[in-house]
Amino acid sequence: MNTETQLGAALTISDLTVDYGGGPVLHGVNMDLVPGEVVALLGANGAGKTTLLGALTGRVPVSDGKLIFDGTDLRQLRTEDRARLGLALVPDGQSIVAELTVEENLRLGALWRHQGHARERAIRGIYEMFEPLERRKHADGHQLSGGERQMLALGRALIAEPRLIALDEPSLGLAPLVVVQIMRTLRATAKERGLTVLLAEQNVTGALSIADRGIVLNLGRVVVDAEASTLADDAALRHAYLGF
Ligand SMILES: Nc1ncnc2c1ncn2[C@@H]1O[C@H](COP(=O)(O)OP(=O)(O)OP(=O)(O)O)[C@@H](O)[C@H]1O
Repeated sequence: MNTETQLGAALTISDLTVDYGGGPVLHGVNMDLVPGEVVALLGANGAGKTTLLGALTGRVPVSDGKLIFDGTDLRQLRTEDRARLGLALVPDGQSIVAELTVEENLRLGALWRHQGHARERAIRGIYEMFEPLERRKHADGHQLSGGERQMLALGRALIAEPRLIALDEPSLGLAPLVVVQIMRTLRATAKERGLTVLLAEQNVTGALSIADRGIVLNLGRVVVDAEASTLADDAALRHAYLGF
């Protein structure tokens, strides 16, 4: 892994509106992420978290608004070009290639970022981050446990050294101990590299335990934007917007 500290990207989302055809599902959403910040994106099923991440990466068409990634207007760019700028998405469902081994998946993730020895070093860096992956490096993707698959999906995104990583429910279906391990590694890596993180989660407690800030979406609108500790400690706020 490149040991140089990288600068995370800033992201400004202004008046973002998305309409799949049946009326808006995001209604003029605004948020600002500063470089190196870990932000939890929270909200009930259907609040619009996946839609927002899709708009960011270009998988979902935007009806209106601006998406500015370190001064660049993302809406002008195709998904691949957004990735080249340093925007990575780890989608819900753990996007790995099931027919390839763990190591082949990592090699694929590193393809255009690292060559030769640097690629091998980068792969070793991921194994240091997620030890279970090294033990399973010759196993095919479809032989992995849910936790190992999630580690691989995250490792595959991180190996390309993104400047902002967006994750869609990385804890979904995983055992609590694995969630803790993945969340801690994510926070440590983000802070070590200065990586900006946008973490969409239903697991509010897990997400707030590693986030600097929490943003709550409700029916396509931002209803809370607060420090993670404030959101975690304020029972009335939690009860009103997060249902517990
Ligand atoms: N491809 C689509 N076509 C039409 N409507 C969609 C599409 N994808 C999502 N929606 C609608 O947009 C709204 C927001 O959905 P979205 O998946 O973004 O929410 P979410 O917060 O990620 O929820 P979950 O936690 O359940 O994944 C929902 O009402 C959903 O039904």
